[in-house]
Amino acid sequence: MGNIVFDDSRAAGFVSAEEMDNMKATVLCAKDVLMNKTGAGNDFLGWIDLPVNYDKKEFQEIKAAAEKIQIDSDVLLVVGIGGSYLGARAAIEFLSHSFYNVLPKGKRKTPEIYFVGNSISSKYIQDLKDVLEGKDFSVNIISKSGTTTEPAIAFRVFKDLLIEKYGREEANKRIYATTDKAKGALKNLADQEGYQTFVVPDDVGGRFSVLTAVGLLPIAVSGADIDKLMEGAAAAREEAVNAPYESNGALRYAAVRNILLRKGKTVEIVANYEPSLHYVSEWWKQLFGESEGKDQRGIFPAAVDLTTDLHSMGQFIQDGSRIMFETVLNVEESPAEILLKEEEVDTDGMNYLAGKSVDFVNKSAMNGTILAHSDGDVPNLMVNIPDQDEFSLGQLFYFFEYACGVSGYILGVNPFNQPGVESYKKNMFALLGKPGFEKEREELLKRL
Ligand SMILES: O=P(O)(O)OC[C@H]1O[C@H](O)[C@H](O)[C@@H](O)[C@@H]1O
Repeated sequence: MGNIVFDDSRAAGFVSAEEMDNMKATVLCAKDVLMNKTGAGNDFLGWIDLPVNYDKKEFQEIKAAAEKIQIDSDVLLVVGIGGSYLGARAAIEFLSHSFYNVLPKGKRKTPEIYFVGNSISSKYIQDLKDVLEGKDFSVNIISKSGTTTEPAIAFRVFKDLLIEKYGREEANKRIYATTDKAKGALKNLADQEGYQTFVVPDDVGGRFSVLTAVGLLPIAVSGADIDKLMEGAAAAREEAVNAPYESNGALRYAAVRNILLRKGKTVEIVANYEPSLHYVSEWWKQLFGESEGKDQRGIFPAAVDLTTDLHSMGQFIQDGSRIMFETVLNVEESPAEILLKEEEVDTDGMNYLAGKSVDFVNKSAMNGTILAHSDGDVPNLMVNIPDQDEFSLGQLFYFFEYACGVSGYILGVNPFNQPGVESYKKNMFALLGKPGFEKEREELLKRL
């Protein structure tokens, strides 16, 4: 089990060793603010110690619930949005078979897993109902507030479907609610109906909650090893909290991205070369976007899947406005080896690759791209991920969370709130005619 390694050496042409040294005092100060809990948003720092100080009893209950779902369900529906969605999806897609849900029975021993409540699409909901026909299913509704529109709507639909199929009593045994420990609409409903509940701790915000029941229950249902995930996170915590600046990946990442921002690099593109990292990038986008994008500041977090997007976005990255830097997620050891064969007639001109592995081609594309983008004035950072497994992913989650907390404090914002997301909700509630929004509704209708 190796450690993930942050490598800023390829950005040397853009950020000098001296600049990194000069940033040290600022970074250590931001780290102190985080660790001493003296900064803005300091009531949301429960994630810092989670990997070494989590509720062991609940952890066992998560495993037991996951086993029950594995036994009595062909399908698990995971209902949630934002931080109550992306971590679980990121982990399941990174750790599972690329075609997990459509593997024939026998090849996959755990339930199909579908995510819903992350949009307001009628078609998506309808199509998912079709998938459930004739299948036993359970629902994990995840919402810290318990009042978010998207998951609440989807939950209504699938709760009804469960009741229709199993009757109320059995349906209630197939609903698992992950929410606030004491308050909120979902907690009240869960208590009333007797759903098994899991806790989103008060001091852990949604986008930092993947290592709580929010992420752990769905991840455990997929068959992934949640102990290893926590162990990985604990290893990353050890480095982040204790390693000196010079060899502390999370601190150096926080430093270098703030230096680059001050040089006008206002966009960070996370680039992966494995499709199964797509949702890790989506999770990362929420983590940094909601944490840093406020007070008219921040780096815009973007993501590309490569080599796919080299054939679409590649042109812009190489040659468009020079506003970006790139952070490459590099899975060092592919879990699969496919060797290319020689063909009798070399029609496509690929025979020169005979005997080479597909991963060698992928890595060559990656290394070539890093050099090309650097030559095109796009500073490149790298996160090397030794294996595509739970231990590495736990490290990766924690590495980014810690770097995000430090980076947000360097930027001078509160990294742990998200006041901006309320504006669209207010308008949507007014247009929907929600009681209490009458005045706003009148104003808005005039503008439409
Ligand atoms: O878990 P919930 O309360 O349903 O919230 C789900 C998500 O929606 C909100 O609008 C926030 O922007 C996110 O930070 C949050 O993760």
